[in-house]
Amino acid sequence: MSKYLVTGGAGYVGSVVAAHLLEAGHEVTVLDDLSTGFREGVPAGAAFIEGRIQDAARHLDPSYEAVLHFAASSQVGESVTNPGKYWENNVGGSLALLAAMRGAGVRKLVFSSTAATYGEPTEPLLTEESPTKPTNPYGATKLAVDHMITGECAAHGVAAVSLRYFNVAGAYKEFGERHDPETHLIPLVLQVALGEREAISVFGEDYPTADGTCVRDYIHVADLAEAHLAALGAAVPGEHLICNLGNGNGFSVREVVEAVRKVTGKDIPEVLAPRRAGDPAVLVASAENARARLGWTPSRPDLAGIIGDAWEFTRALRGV
Ligand SMILES: NC(=O)c1ccc[n+]([C@@H]2O[C@H](COP(=O)([O-])OP(=O)(O)OC[C@H]3O[C@@H](n4cnc5c(N)ncnc54)[C@H](O)[C@@H]3O)[C@@H](O)[C@H]2O)c1
Ligand SMILES: O=c1ccn([C@@H]2O[C@H](COP(=O)(O)OP(=O)(O)O[C@H]3O[C@H](CO)[C@H](O)[C@H](O)[C@H]3O)[C@@H](O)[C@H]2O)c(=O)[nH]1
Repeated sequence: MSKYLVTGGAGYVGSVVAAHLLEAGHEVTVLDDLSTGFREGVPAGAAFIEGRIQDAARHLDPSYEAVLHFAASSQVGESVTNPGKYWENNVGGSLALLAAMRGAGVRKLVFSSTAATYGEPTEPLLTEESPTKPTNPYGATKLAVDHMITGECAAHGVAAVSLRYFNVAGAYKEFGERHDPETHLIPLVLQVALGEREAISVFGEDYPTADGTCVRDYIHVADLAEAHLAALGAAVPGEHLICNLGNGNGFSVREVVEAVRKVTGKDIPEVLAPRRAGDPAVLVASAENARARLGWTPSRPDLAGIIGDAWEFTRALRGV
């Protein structure tokens, strides 16, 4: 049994990973400022500190085996209109967290990186060697943190793994996606299915894809959680390992909307809207490195299954 600090553990992905750590018998402390997370998202059994990663030095001590770092601002659109917030919170916050780890002698880190570090792909499947040219400030700040971590590993022998998530979706037990405002496609389409929105806006149909809408690789949040536990075991002192996490299959916006119609049995009206700034046309992962280095294989790749779990979570949350 080990003790872990989970930053951002009141948020979507962090809460699911914290629940998995507790189920594996570990001790978990969540550090979260509740800026986008929820107190109820912190799993029972985890200690909770309401605070910012910028102040992590107050909370870290040598009893922690590792930090799992989810806390961030993570809306692509907002990062385009308010980039300063992203540099301050994601880069400034991570810099303070790394300094706190150094001060406390905590030498293992798993970081939530993103497919947005790559930008517009030059090849069908993105590998960790693909060029990193982010198309929005959110991706740029996450890439900057990745570079920061590489230096920390080389200089101070930290064992770190950056997991580059593609599009996280689905739910696990009572933990799921409940951002406010919601910007992610699947929860928005589910809101239409519930009658809470009139229609789903399709952001552009003139992309160079089969149906003209953007293609993404949707990965189940529970598969993602399993990769974090594997990363804790695979981290090597002095090395910064970077792994993409996706299924290797792309689905277009229209395919996702159609899949939600099938899963929910509801009519889902669509309206065409302009392209969203900073959106690449296609983002699909090669997860070969995660397979090879973490021994990780996603076991829930079916899009209908991912949507079905999100649907069940959303209805339970609304009590319908
Ligand atoms: N959801 C996705 O599709 C996706 C894809 C790629 C990467 N990521 C990354 O995964 C991580 C988790 O994403 P999520 O969807 O769970 O987001 P989320 O907004 O649900 O969770 C982030 C949590 O961090 C907290 N937080 C933010 N800034 C903080 C700070 N300075 N100090 C303390 N707590 C702070 C928030 O209150 C929230 O609980 C983020 O780093 C995000 O960039 C998410
Ligand atoms: O109402 C909507 C919402 C989204 N989309 C489209 O659906 C696709 C998926 O959009 P999401 O907002 O669900 O996800 P993103 O691909 O923009 O972003 C996700 O993946 C990124 C990596 O590319 C980041 O990591 C980010 O944190 C994570 O949310 C995009 O093409 C978007 O344009 C719509 O058409 N209508």
